[in-house]
Amino acid sequence: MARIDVQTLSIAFPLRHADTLGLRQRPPTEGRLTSSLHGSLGVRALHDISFTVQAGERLGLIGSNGAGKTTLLRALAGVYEPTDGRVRVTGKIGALLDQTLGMNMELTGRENIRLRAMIAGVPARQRTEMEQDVEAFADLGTFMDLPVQTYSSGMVVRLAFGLATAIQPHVLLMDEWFMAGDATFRHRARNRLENLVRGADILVLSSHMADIMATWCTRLIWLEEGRIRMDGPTQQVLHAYLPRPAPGAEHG
Ligand SMILES: Nc1ncnc2c1ncn2[C@@H]1O[C@H](COP(=O)(O)OP(=O)(O)OP(=O)(O)O)[C@@H](O)[C@H]1O
Repeated sequence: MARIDVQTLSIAFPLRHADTLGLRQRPPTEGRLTSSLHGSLGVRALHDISFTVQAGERLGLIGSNGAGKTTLLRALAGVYEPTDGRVRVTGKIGALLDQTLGMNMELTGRENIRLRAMIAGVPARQRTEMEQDVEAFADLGTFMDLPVQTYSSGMVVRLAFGLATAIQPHVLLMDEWFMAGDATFRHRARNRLENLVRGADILVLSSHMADIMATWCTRLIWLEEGRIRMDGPTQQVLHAYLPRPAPGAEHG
């Protein structure tokens, strides 16, 4: 059964040039700065985060720029190691985070599909099916057999999206850029994404868009400066998070 268990998670990024930036003179715990990284100065991205997610839950992460949403998604995906605390994810993870995550730019589109299928342990008899599925979705024509580094950014997005949605995960981690793109792409991607979300036991989605959160999520965690400000049902958290119109503003 899929499950996410995060306990007292903290993540800090070391600041390698703190001296040149003149940061040594400032108090080590000022704002997001921390000195906990073996005595060196760092930026605290997440601090003392604890929560669990059960199968069936659709969790949204909201918060302003720099609140820690992407860092938390990457920690769940195993891209970042905790500085403190621990992250345990049970179930096969599908990560729709960075477009090029896990893609080799020197290989062709087709080689990348085969590589992804092998890494994900797709049985040999299903690999051709997966290759055809991603090829049809990405619609790259002859570029499918050219190195990915020759692609336009839109072509990379199509291949990345096709690849990331080709294997049904138990736990789906998704950054909002997967909802972006031009109207044609969104239309083509929509069904694929909806099927993937429907098939996953757990969804964790980061977005700034309240309407997306209201549509896709059953629960929201509101992050602020790397800490949990609020955790609860979507409507309750959105009500607290969204700015209210000033009194009388609606009358002009
Ligand atoms: N690789 C890094 N090195 C140093 N600091 C980082 C790094 N990645 C993130 N940070 C810092 O960690 C904090 C959290 O960043 P994060 O990208 O997780 O926020 P976010 O909520 O996703 O923001 P946004 O909505 O702008 O994408 C920020 O203060 C950011 O500057």
